[in-house]
Amino acid sequence: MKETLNLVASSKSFGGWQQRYSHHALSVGCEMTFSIYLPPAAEQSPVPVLYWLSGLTCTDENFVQKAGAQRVAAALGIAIVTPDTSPRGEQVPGDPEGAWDFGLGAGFYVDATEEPWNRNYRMHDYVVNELPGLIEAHFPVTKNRAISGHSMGGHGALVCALRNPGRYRSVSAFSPITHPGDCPWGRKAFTHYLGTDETLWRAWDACELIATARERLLLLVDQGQDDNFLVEQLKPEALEAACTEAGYPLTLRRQPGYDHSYYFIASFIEDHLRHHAAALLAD
Ligand SMILES: N[C@@H](CCC(=O)N[C@@H](CSC=O)C(=O)NCC(=O)O)C(=O)O
Repeated sequence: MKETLNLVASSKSFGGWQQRYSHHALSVGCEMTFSIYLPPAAEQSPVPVLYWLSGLTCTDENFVQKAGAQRVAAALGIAIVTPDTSPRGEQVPGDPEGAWDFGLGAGFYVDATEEPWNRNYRMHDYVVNELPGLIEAHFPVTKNRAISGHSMGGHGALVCALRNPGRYRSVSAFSPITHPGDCPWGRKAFTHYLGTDETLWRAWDACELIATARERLLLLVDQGQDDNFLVEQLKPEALEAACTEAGYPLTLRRQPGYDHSYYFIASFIEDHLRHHAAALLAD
């Protein structure tokens, strides 16, 4: 039996539909909300799907409202699904001090193993398994999937692709947290979600996973050179070194003058959509 989806909002956009749904998610044990853009081509035949993972403090709506992706997605015939960035609800624990870089809005796309986080913070399972199953059961889409994201979501996109060979046809990221085991945001999150044994963190860190990757997807990364988080949190040079060492195909574009914001994402989202379309629409 299909899980129930509740339509929250629906607006016509570039001939397609930008919609928002809520549903009860088994993997994270709470009500979740996601957005989906369905291009006009979906009214004729099933279309491939790009999953977009957003960053710290975001909901499913930041990308939808700020990235300006609908025009090109409509032209290319690609659906875009944007999940929330963490479980939500009164029963879901957040950062004890109310910080914005952990807990609510900061699920880090891992499957937590530590109490109390392991009850709800299973965002990897949600994004990789439950949500695509739901999307493919309810909407006119194919099983051709791509994944991208920003910052914490860039880390999430890289890790989802690297941990699940065969599941995605392409991957890209904007300003990803490349090496969460070696930056303050990642170390705080991993300590809480995964515990203090840092050897267990490697399975959730792109720079570690690249070394043993069984699949070689062309990886496109854009990084603003005037990003406030560049040096302390993002460390593109660590990803570059890991890819060079492993012979993994990376196109890392350092973009002068751009910061960490959605103005940066909006400036280059078309390139990423075309990068994904090349893989998603190939036979
Ligand atoms: N609230 C913080 C800023 C948080 C922030 O910059 N979030 C980024 C993602 S950071 C890495 O994951 C973001 O995407 N914000 C949403 C947006 O719409 O810009 C602060 O006050 O500094």
